Amino acid sequence: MILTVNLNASIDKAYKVENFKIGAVTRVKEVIPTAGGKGLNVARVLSALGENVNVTGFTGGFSGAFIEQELKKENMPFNFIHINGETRSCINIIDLSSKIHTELLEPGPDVTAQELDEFLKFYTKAVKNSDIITLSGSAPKGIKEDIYARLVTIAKGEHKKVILDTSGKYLEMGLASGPTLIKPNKSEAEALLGRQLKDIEELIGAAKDLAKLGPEICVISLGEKGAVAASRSLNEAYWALPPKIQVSNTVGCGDAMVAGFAAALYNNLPLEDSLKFAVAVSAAAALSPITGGIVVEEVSNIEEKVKITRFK
Ligand SMILES: Nc1ncnc2c1ncn2[C@@H]1O[C@H](COP(=O)(O)OP(=O)(O)O)[C@@H](O)[C@H]1O
Ligand SMILES: O=P(O)(O)OC[C@H]1O[C@](O)(COP(=O)(O)O)[C@@H](O)[C@@H]1O
Repeated sequence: MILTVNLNASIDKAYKVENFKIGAVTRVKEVIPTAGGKGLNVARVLSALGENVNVTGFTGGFSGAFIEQELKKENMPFNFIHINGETRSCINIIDLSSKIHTELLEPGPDVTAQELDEFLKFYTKAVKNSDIITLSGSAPKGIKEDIYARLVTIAKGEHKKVILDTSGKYLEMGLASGPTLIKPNKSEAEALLGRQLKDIEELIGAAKDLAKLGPEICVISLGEKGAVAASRSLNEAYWALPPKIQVSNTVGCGDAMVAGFAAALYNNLPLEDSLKFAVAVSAAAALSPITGGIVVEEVSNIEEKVKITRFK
């Protein structure tokens, strides 16, 4: 069983527009709303890959009810703590003319100390019945920046493997508590290390440096250039490059990559195979027009074409 934590759920709205201009009125041609937030996208991809999954976090108000209704339609098991605040929306403006995507991410509702306590009690119990835990995304207002450090510590206390995919202070504090794997993208890695990463050699060096700060494995995702990975214990590092694909929607690709690594950890794959699989899963997510969706039939085709380079 894989437990995916989605503290800051969201209705992800993909707005398809033509010639989007800042400062002008734009009429939206098509709206695609999905039950989202990073942890939920991870769960959806894991489920498509045939893994047993349960999602937890907070939901509230009409948006929270919409999310739960959508998850029921998908037969996705969930246990959300219900809060007084209203679950947020995140907007992805897809300009069909320029092919440029622009994301607007709301901060999320207020969570009270009592609601957080209720979640921590549920999480502590659920961790015991899970093999792998994924912790993804930002946290709603009212939750301190050490939240992921606390959640990682609880999971490690039960000797469970835990993936942390967040950013800023949440990541900085969370990585020091020693998660199994972190997955910053290039700009998140640059922000963490306070330096620009110009080429693959520098990115490999960065993954090694980040792995020294707490996690066993550091993966830095690089969009169409794939991802680099370094492990602290095995002293090995890899770059996996996916083939060129027909991109449809890249929002949620990072979440699909986390799902790929969670499935790989569950199946005890070596790092090189895990990276190859996770890159193929995330590239297959870029093929799907649905935010957080995946064209699962394409995973093995893509995996055969992923090019791996090994570094010392
Ligand atoms: N255009 C693309 N072509 C192929 N694979 C992609 C593309 N964009 C993203 N991916 C895959 O998705 C992964 C995560 O994407 P990335 O944009 O780096 O992360 P995030 O969504 O977290 O910012 C990449 O490492 C890559 O494997
Ligand atoms: O929790 P955060 O960091 O605010 O991010 C929320 C957004 O991230 C997403 O999960 C997409 O993330 P990725 O593109 O990084 O995979 C959206 O579905 C959601 O709107």
